[in-house]
Amino acid sequence: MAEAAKRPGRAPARPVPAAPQAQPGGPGQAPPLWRLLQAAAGVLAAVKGGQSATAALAGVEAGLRPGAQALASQALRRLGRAEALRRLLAQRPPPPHADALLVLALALAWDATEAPYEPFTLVDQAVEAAKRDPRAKPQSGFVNACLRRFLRERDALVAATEANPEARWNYPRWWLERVRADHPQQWESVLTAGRTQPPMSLRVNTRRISRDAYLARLQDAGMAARPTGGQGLVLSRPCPVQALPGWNEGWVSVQDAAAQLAAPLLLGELAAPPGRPLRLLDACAAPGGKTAHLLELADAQVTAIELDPARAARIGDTLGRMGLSARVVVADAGRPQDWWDGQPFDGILLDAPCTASGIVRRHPDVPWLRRERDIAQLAATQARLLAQMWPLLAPGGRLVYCTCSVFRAEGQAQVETFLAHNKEASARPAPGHLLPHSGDSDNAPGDNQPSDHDGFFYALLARGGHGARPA
Ligand SMILES: C[S@@+](CC[C@H](N)C(=O)[O-])C[C@H]1O[C@@H](n2cnc3c(N)ncnc32)[C@H](O)[C@@H]1O
Repeated sequence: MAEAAKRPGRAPARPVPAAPQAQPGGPGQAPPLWRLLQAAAGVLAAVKGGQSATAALAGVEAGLRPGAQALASQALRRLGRAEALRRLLAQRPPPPHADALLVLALALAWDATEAPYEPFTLVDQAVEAAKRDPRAKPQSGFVNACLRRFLRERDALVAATEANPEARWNYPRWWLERVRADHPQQWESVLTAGRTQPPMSLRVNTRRISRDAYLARLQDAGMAARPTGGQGLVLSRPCPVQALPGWNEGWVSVQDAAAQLAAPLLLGELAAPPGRPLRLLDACAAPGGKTAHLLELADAQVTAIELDPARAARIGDTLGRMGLSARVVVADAGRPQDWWDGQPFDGILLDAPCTASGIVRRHPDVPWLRRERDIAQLAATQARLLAQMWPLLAPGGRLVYCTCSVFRAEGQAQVETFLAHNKEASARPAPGHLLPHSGDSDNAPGDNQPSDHDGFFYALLARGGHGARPA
């Protein structure tokens, strides 16, 4: 990086963790770092403006996207600290584009041990990025002054932010207080796990190949992996999906280990009635990961409902690659009069829309996009959907209610309220709040449970008492 620092404006972009080298300038030529910083700052500015990082990245030039994504993700995991530092350096923030570059550089450079580039290179290139962006150019001198002061006084400035919980934990204050209230024993590990880089987890389509056989294929391809849960594998290093053996043939899907618990939980207490396959409903189905898992494990007739037409199209893509089929309907699951034929379902999966507070490690923009009031609003939607799905369940049937949230209002509290008002519903054994966990098998939740997974909530509800339809 010393070479890069001598030539401001042309520092080659060294790939940051998990970011493939981008080469928009032609074969063998890496983009200059200032261009990646501009693109990543654009993502930060979009998130601050309320747009998801995924949507913002879709607008980034393809050759810059992997590097910009890696830098933006790393910065979002350090945004609380970076904003606290910026407040010390500039009482009034500069206009949004300059501010995004300033905050991005602080987020990436404040901890030299984790910085993807030498801090002085990041500062140098952030200033270059400001000079080359007409929207930030008028403030480039200001950005330069703030960042040079930051380099000179870094230790003192960082120490001055240490008492600020947002800087210390890198979450909005309401978020960390909510996690602490909901999980008084585990709140620190929940918050810490949310700031880690998640592994790439796979689900083997055991209709096509056994997990052991697939593991051997991976090893033949030089890819290390370890088993997780019933059908899962965790790759030691992420890779493009096209590099996975049998990807086009539908041997495998990408799915977090916690999400892989839904289908076995629903099917575990269900047996097909004599003379017909199981009738299953996946009430909130896109992009179809759990729909496919249900069909991989059971010979079932699955109805997949999805409100968003663009997302519904992805269910067809998912199932098509796996060679599976379901009845996919674009509709509001909560309006069964629009799509239900009146025949009760043996099993219902309600993977309800939620705050996504359990998948922060995969979507580090989520804490910065959400507002505290979203929890109550989403909990109301979940309660409505749960109440509307319940009458569609056959007596003796099972309903899995799940969310990828760590908040109790979207999990345990939701289900307790439902059970209190539905006397024919009873709770069956289920994981409950599965808190996010990164790393090895320490503190794994139990036998055959994943050890590195996102946060999820699972409840299994039986209609008409325990074991009405034993598997
Ligand atoms: C958590 S995601 C589902 C993920 C999916 N089960 C999977 O595993 O791939 C929730 C989905 O529910 C959809 N959704 C939200 N409200 C809905 C409604 N009233 N009816 C049907 N789908 C809805 C959202 O568009 C979103 O795609």
